[in-house]
Amino acid sequence: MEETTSRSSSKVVAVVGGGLVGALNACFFAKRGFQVELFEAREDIRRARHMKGRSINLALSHRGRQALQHVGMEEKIVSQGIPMNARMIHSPSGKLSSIPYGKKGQFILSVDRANLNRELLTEAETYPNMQLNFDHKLQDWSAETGLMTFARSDGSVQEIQADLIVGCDGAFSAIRKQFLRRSRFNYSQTYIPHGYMELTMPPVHGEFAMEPNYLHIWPRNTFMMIALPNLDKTFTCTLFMPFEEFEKITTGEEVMEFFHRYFPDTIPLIGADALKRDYFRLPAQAMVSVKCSPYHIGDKCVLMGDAAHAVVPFYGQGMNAGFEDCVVFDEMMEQFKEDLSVVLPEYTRVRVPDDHAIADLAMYNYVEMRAHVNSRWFLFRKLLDNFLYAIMPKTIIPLYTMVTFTRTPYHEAVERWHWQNKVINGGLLLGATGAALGVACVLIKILPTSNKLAGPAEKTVEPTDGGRGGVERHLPSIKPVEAVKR
Ligand SMILES: Cc1cc2nc3c(=O)[nH]c(=O)nc-3n(C[C@H](O)[C@H](O)[C@H](O)COP(=O)(O)OP(=O)(O)OC[C@H]3O[C@@H](n4cnc5c(N)ncnc54)[C@H](O)[C@@H]3O)c2cc1C
Ligand SMILES: COc1ccc2c(c1)CN(c1nc(C(=O)N(C)c3cc(Cl)c(F)cc3C(=O)O)c(Cl)s1)C2
Repeated sequence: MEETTSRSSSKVVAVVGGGLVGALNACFFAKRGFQVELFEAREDIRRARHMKGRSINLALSHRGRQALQHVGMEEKIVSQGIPMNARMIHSPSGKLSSIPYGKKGQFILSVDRANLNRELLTEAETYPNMQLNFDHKLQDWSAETGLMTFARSDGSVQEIQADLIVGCDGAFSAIRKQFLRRSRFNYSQTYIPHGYMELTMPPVHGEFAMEPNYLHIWPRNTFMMIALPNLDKTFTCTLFMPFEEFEKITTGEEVMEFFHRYFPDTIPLIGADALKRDYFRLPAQAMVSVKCSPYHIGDKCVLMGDAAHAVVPFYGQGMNAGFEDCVVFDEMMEQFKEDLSVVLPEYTRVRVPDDHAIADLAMYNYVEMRAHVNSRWFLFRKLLDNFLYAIMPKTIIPLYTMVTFTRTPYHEAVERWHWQNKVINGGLLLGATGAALGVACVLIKILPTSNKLAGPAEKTVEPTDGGRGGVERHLPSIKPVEAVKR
């Protein structure tokens, strides 16, 4: 447990939502000395056996690690994660190609969601100024009075007052409902046509079935699967596919046909029987993207995590962005001496552009991956990124590097990416032009030329290709033009 400061012990902060962001945020506020009341609709997951309906593991990267470091949790969480140094691309033929995430020592971590949530709740509980309230589902609250109404599973209702309400209650936030009733509150949500389903790849003879320190990817344009390793030597495979495709597969045989066609190398590793069984265990889950602004109401309430910005998972940044929300808010609390009337509007001003940028990036990557990313293209793009980064490390930084391995504000990373694309495209254009000119000069030198002025631009050149009709038959003959007599 960290030391708390004494400045804010009089004020009560209610954190609504005890998921990943709420549990971490409770630590941030408790560390500052606030009296923190965390309210979570579910039972204490440390007593529940299994959390259904969420991704089982997640990729933790720099932004999330920095947040954990602020509350002294980074080492513990990293020690319980599995480093993924590179992507392993699986081609349809089963060919494997690995692409490192960055320089040596640059890796992301596969962490177990439920374990991370448990560890954060346990850390929160170590603060003497912390109260965890499970089985408290927020029904309503007032922005004017700060009064919240919670329903309990026994049917009772509890009313609680707070000086600051922090909405960390996820993509379908009840706290955000009040925002929707207010003028000038912007809100958008998009469900994508793809769903996801998780399948487990068991160990083989007690060992990982595939190389463990990789994020395994099977990019198949419309379909994609990825696999992240777990400490129990299983892999959690996440299959992404349009719901209409999921719905077409209704029998075990159809599951096998599908996997034989798109992911043949995974069949012996997941197991045919397990595939046919697990495919029908849970329905495919939906993915929603939520953007809103402002994130605050007066000096009374602020939204963080998925409650403020749910993103599609195609950058592995949702939790990392939510964790970074906590750091940014805390840095502002320090900067403005916990004056909430200044911190809350400043938090909206700074954080909305960044969270909207990562939401757009994740959606862009989804569209990209779905449109034309197969294993060859994915390999080419990542190798090109890494090559350009290696030869011009200060000029060309891959977008995923800025997103995953730095705390470059997301919107600045996007701006730089656009600028870099202009440089690269400009460079490629210049290169192509130079190459064309070079070819032209060579052709001028080697092609036979007549001594009269150029005839019509087009001139059929006698076939030199043995009559195969090669392209050279219609090359325009480029003739030196006689200098104009003055
Ligand atoms: C398939 C998939 C893969 C993902 N992979 C990654 C990844 O690799 N890396 C990454 O960074 N992110 C990833 N994410 C995103 C990540 O899961 C979310 O961004 C993260 O869980 C958000 O945390 P949160 O605490 O804001 O919301 P949640 O995790 O949704 O927690 C909200 C909490 O609030 C509680 N709650 C809800 N309503 C109420 C109420 N009315 N009263 C009280 N409590 C309430 C809920 O019970 C829950 O505990 C992935 C998401 C998906 C779907
Ligand atoms: C548990 O469920 C999930 C679901 C999706 C993801 C994760 C965990 C973790 N994800 C990460 N994505 C990046 C990334 O930057 N990009 C561009 C990628 C984007 C996609 Cl879709 C991909 F397949 C590989 C990369 C890659 O580069 O490896 C990381 Cl870096 S980690 C996506």
